[in-house]
Amino acid sequence: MIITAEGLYKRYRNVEVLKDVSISCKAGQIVGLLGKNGAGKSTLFKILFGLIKPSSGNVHIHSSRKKPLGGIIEKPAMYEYLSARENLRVFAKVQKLGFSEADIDLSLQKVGLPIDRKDPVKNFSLGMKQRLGIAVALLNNPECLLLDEPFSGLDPIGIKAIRTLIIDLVAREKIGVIISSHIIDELSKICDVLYVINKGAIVGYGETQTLIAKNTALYTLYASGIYQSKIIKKYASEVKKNSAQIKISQEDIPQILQQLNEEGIFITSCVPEIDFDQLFETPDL
Ligand SMILES: Nc1ncnc2c1ncn2[C@@H]1O[C@H](COP(=O)(O)OP(=O)(O)OP(=O)(O)O)[C@@H](O)[C@H]1O
Repeated sequence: MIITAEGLYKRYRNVEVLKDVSISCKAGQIVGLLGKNGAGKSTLFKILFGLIKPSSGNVHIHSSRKKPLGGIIEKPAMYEYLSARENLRVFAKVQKLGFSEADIDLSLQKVGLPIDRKDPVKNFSLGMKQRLGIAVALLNNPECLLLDEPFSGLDPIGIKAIRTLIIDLVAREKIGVIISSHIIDELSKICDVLYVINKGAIVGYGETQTLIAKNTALYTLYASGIYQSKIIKKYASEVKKNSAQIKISQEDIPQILQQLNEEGIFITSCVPEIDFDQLFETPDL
């Protein structure tokens, strides 16, 4: 493990915003922290970074690197009137990193930003600003990146691009990443494991697909003419011409797909409908 937090509590004027939170991340792992607005995600990140102290509990860092953690909390902070290169120069200088222009080229290339753009960052798209934020976070060569809502405000193509960047970075740099979000779709496509935080407490944890399967009882199947199927009527709660919502467990899916195939109905997609009340309320640990 690079970072392990155990039994964290945080109180603000007698209000407990974190309750017995434990979380860890190892090299090569992408960890998701899923929680609604106000669940305590940013507070947890600030504690992991050492920006605020927990009321009780401990954070252990196991890394040989000089600055083991890097990241973005809330929004990437940068100088809007400077170019990407100038921003990196300033942040490297403040941290006394002695970066050459070639090092800055490398930092820009690492996150897929052009090395020749000279205009101010205020002209950048949100996705480019996120990339620059990640480049700043990587300056110290950290072993673990903490990214607070890195997909916030991005369109689906921007989300996919940042997702690809994070996956590439983990593979190339052998780092661990903890990502927070309130949207499960954003995390499910990228995270190896998920922690679910609700009202300051971890209410669920597991390998991402297992956790999703555990909290899914309904699936929507799409196929041309599915309403004609005999087998689907046994399970369906809602059938339309080309889609059917069925109540089954994940293990039964292959058998139903095979039966539909035998009926000459070919499924084009199978979408799990997560039970969010269950996901956020049921202790899964
Ligand atoms: N300095 C503070 N003083 C008092 N209460 C605070 C303070 N910082 C955070 N809180 C409260 O702690 C709770 C958790 O806030 P936090 O920002 O960690 O949640 P979050 O999950 O990051 O939410 P969001 O997704 O909206 O950013 C909220 O109820 C918030 O109002």
